[in-house]
Amino acid sequence: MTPIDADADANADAGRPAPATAEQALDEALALVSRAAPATTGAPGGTGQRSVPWLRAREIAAYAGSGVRARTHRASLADALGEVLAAPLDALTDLPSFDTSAMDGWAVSGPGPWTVRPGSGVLAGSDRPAPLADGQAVRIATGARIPSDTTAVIRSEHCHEAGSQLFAERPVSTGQDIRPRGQECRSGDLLLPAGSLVTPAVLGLAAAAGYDELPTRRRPRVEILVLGDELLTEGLPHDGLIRDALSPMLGPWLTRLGAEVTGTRRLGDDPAGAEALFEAVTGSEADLIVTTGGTASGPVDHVHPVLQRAGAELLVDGVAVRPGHPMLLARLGDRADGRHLVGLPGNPLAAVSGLLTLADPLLRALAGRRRRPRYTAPVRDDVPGHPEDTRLVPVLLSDEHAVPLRYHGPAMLRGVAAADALAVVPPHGARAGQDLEILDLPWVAGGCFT
Ligand SMILES: Nc1nc2c(c(=O)[nH]1)N[C@H]1C(S)=C(S)[C@@H](COP(=O)(O)OP(=O)(O)OC[C@H]3O[C@@H](n4cnc5c(N)ncnc54)[C@H](O)[C@@H]3O)O[C@H]1N2
Ligand code: MOO
Repeated sequence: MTPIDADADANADAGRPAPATAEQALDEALALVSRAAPATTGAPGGTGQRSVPWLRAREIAAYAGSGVRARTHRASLADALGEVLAAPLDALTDLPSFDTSAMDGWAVSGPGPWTVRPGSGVLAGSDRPAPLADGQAVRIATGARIPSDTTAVIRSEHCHEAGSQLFAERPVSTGQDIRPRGQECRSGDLLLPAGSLVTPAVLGLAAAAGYDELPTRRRPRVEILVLGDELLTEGLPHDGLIRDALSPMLGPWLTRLGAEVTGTRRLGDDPAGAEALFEAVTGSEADLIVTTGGTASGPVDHVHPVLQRAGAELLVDGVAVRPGHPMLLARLGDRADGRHLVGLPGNPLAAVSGLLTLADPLLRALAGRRRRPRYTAPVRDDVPGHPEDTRLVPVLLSDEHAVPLRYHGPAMLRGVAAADALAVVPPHGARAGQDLEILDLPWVAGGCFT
């Protein structure tokens, strides 16, 4: 009988054999989306005069978030995961908090051979054991308290008993296999500075150091407003209507970027929709409103007029990037108040571009998180460029290369759904082997713990 491998089963369901190796799995994924990509030069039309360079747009977004007054709270360890420490993490205890055996074996006092103390040994979690007399040995478990006057711990495999005597089989040095109290830290020692991301490892350290809750910055609250009359929430597209691809995608994506998503609402292109947008812009409790659609200059594109009416300050109004060039960032209150709006274009891959270009650096700064180190990878194939603008192109990452994927048009999600990252292609394109900056998708690396 052969056990059923869940992955193989899933592939069998699809009528295909399971890939034998990771390399083969990569090839299969590539086969779906990376055959000789047709040359793409971005959407027609030049970048508007207001567009800022792509890198500058990211810097503006990060700066906008950095001046905001932090909202802090005390979170249980479980809730603190993925947040940022609002205060330094100081040890509340010595670690270890008592002298501890590092091994299962024998605690001995003085030179051997030793007389075995009758009775049961010392176990982890047991209270203070009786002191050892000179020449005595007692059985001890890893993590147990060291009896006072112990000079060493001998591992069980390095000694033997004969009658009531214990004999070492190799030289014994004073203090061996004893973890002294305070070896890792003393009570009050700084373990981590304020601003550290609370990772699973930090939760473990905080628990060991005596914490039940942690002072952290709250996650930025994000409200999502999806604009458009043409959007269906279920079933197949029909009669000129299409499925809303952004509502299912943006909430989880923004959560992965460290946000607390307070809700997703759909607004129509009619005056009532514009009014609801105005009310959100002026009255939402969220730190960040993310809109989709309506950023261009079509007859029912409300975002600019509403921002103008609300007296919002446009920090970014168009970015020299394809797809996504109509994306925008506005400040809704004063700088310290920190309410912002990111307007994502309606085309789904353009919206992804706006998430990575504006929402990611803004949210990172609002959450108090450090910038991710930037990195490059050599691209496997030539990648056509836009004459003036940066391009963001979905790629799969192999051990050697970033492999550009097909189906990277502004209205397509097929490429990015198969991708690990987006590669940043400079104006005029890149040659095979050229190093390109890589923007990891948040679930691939460095994502938030949510
Ligand atoms: N005269 C110009 N027209 C357009 C320009 C331009 O520079 N001059 N830019 C084009 C580019 S590039 C983009 S991107 C779009 C941006 O448009 P909007 O942000 O105003 O978005 P919409 O017009 O509402 O929608 C664009 C497109 O995306 C579809 N869409 C919208 N929301 C969703 C959704 N939730 N799920 C799936 N698809 C969605 C919508 O049906 C449209 O097809 O403007 C160009 N026009
Ligand atoms: O460049 Mo638009 O932003 O085509 O999708």
